[in-house]
Amino acid sequence: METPDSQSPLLSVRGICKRYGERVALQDASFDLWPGEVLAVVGESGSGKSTLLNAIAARSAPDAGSVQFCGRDGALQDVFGMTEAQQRLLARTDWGFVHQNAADGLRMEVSAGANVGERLMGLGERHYGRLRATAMEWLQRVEIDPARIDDAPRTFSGGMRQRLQIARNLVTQPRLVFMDEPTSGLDVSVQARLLDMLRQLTRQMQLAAIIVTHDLAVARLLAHRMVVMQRGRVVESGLTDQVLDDPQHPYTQLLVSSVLQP
Ligand SMILES: Nc1ncnc2c1ncn2[C@@H]1O[C@H](COP(=O)(O)OP(=O)(O)OP(=O)(O)O)[C@@H](O)[C@H]1O
Repeated sequence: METPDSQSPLLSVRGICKRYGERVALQDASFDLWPGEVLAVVGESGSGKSTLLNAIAARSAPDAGSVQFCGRDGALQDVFGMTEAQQRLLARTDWGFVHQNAADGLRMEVSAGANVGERLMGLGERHYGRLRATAMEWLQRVEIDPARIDDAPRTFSGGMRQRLQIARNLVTQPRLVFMDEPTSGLDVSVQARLLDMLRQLTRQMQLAAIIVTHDLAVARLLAHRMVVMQRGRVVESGLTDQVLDDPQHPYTQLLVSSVLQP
């Protein structure tokens, strides 16, 4: 897979540190993300992947570090320097966040259509017919029967819920989506279908994404580049195929070889 060309990073992450009491969860994590690029963050359980994602997405404040986001006007925005209201606006317009557990990212008791339409309403769309038509269109795009538009997601299967969560996030045409283990916990065949869909959507929409996964196969399939984390540090980063085919750091070598063993 080729990395998309662009002049300046969409997101620059520098020196992120986070402690929980005495425990250091993140130490000096830095990387750039380019427009339209999919970046996988991999590492074993407890290596700090989710902490990093939540810090970058301004969902929990780090102890140190900075995140700069390049807005649609080309101006760099200092994410941690924003007010909470500005961060919330960014989170529901140019950014999306797909949770591992779809119930954390959906409103389980309201209809699928309302779940998809909510972010559009947040941007000022009030026309019922247009909201419903867009919700229908997005249900189709994520392969949910539009006849289910008035059903609540609690009546959906795990795979459908996850696809609905994706539609809810993508309806505002964000430029960056954060995903925390978006396919884990699903059956293998459901996972494969979801991965295929994510791959198509990220390409069609030229969407940049940061995907936390412990599954190197997910990284291989979706990501242009990857960063490998061990005990809160980024120990290796590079093009996905290069890192997986020729890992340089002993920890990455161990991760790759443990997957290859029968
Ligand atoms: N709220 C919290 N309070 C205290 N310690 C935490 C908290 N959240 C995470 N940690 C600790 O921070 C470290 C990094 O956790 P994190 O959840 O980021 O890892 P991870 O790589 O995402 O793991 P997993 O793949 O299991 O989700 C771990 O040692 C974890 O125990």
